[in-house]
Amino acid sequence: MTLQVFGLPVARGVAIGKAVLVASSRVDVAHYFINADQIEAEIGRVRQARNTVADELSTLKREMPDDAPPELSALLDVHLMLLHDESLTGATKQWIRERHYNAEWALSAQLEVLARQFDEMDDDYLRERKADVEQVVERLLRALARGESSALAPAAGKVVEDWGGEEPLVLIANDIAPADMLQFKQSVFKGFVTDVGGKTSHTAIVARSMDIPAIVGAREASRLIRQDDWVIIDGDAGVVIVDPSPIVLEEYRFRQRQSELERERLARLRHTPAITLDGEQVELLANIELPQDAPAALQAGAVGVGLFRSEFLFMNREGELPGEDEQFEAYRAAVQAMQGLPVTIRTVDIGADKSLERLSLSELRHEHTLNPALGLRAIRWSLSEPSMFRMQLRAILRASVFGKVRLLIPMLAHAGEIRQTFEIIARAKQQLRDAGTPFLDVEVGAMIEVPAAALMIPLFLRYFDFVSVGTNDLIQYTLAIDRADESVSYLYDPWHPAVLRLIAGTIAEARGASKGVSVCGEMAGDPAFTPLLLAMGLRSFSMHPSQIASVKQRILRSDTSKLALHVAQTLGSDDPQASFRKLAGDAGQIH
Ligand SMILES: C=C(OP(=O)(O)O)C(=O)O
Repeated sequence: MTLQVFGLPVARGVAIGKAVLVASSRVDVAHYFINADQIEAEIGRVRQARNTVADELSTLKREMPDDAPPELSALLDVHLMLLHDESLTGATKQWIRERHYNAEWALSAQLEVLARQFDEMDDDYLRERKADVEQVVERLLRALARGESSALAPAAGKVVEDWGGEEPLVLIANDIAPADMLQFKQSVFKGFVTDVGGKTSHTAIVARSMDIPAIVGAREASRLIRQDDWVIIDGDAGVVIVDPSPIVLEEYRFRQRQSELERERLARLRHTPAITLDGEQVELLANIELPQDAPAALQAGAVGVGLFRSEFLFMNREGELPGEDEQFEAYRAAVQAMQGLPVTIRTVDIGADKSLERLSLSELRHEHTLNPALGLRAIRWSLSEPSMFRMQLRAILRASVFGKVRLLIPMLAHAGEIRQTFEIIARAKQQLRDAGTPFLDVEVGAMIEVPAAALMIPLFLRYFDFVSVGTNDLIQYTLAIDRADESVSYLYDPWHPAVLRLIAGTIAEARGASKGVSVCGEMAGDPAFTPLLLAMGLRSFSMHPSQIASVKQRILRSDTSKLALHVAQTLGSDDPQASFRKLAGDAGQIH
């Protein structure tokens, strides 16, 4: 029976494929496809792991002290029984044979299936046996990790691109942390859905950068959708259709072809300069997470990188944070890939939904806080770790010799933070000079993402060469809405008059002071906001490479001199969206 699940659309388009459920607790397990001639070896790994665990459990049982509670021994018997049950290891082997999953993935996929069956049981006792299966799987995964690794295993947790299968796959998960999302970047998945997350959560942002249809905040999706269900992901409407009828499927296949054609058409704009009807030149920059994203930025026609989220280099690491040389290599790679175009590197903006939890960072004072979005994050964290901060600054400055580097500081709000930041930059430069390491002078900019910064913009303009408006956080902090929390996502409103006034004020003041101003939050990549931002005087937009063409199309059809006439009235309205649509729409200025 067809079922529909609703969520928040975060990346446009239509994806049709078979569901692959990835348990959130298991996303750090390696997911990759094996070749047909690897199947027997992979099954051998499962067999080997099962033998190892059977030995472990038997030894535990044998060596159990006499005074141990009898339940313990009974529990070990249950675990041994589960271990040998066909529904666990037998079915795991089937995933390997039929779907070419690696052993770890196959095991976690089968755990998903079993956990669901247990959840649906009426009997409390049986329902509780789910924990036993989980424990056995945990042991098996540990045994697999200790045993011989697969010849095909890619670098930690990476998903290989080609699985040789015919059917397209879509990823369904309860939640995927932004860091884990990275491992799916180069993957086979044609679309994805998560139960949790807001439209501008970092998971959604990484998903958008993957340029595949995606929906977050779909609440029950991972419970309602089953492994191998056929699903349609409608990334425009935010709906997942499970087990669609042939007629619905046909309709969506048609829409899929249409959006592919549209995409091809837009791709032709790549070399067209972004100039409005009244001759205003607009700069379209790219947001990237890793140096590997730079070629896509060039390919999309970006004239530089407006935001390199350097914190993604700091995530997904089991050991230490990246050292100066490793960071330098990454920044240099991005700078060289951009072939002389500017690259704006933002210093680490960790915290909130971008945590470094996998590292043991207690010594870095990044512990759980009650309200992480308001805690020790971004520049606050950097200033609390001056040697780390200087190391990152040195690495960025060193990369300046290889192209045009700009430095961007996140989440400043206080004059004291600004002064401290410049002192540390000066110290990092001095250290490089003392060591005889070459670097060039770089422009330094501030993210305007805290309302206090937007309200105090003249102060920022005195210190900084340019400012970049981070609308994702600016909206979050202005409206007191956690951007990653789907339960309040209906209040996350970029059209709110308070938000628009802060943005308009920042743009106007920066232009008045002849300082560069851009917007690098998600609003910049949403064509629905392009006319209004142009009307406010914005001439520099930074967004995911995949969004550049549609924003450019809007720019080519806009007349800024006419649009600008509506700004005052729009900002004065208590419903700016309706107001601007009416004013500019009636005048035929929004296309
Ligand atoms: C660009 C922004 O930063 P991030 O999304 O990485 O927090 C923003 O807040 O708008």
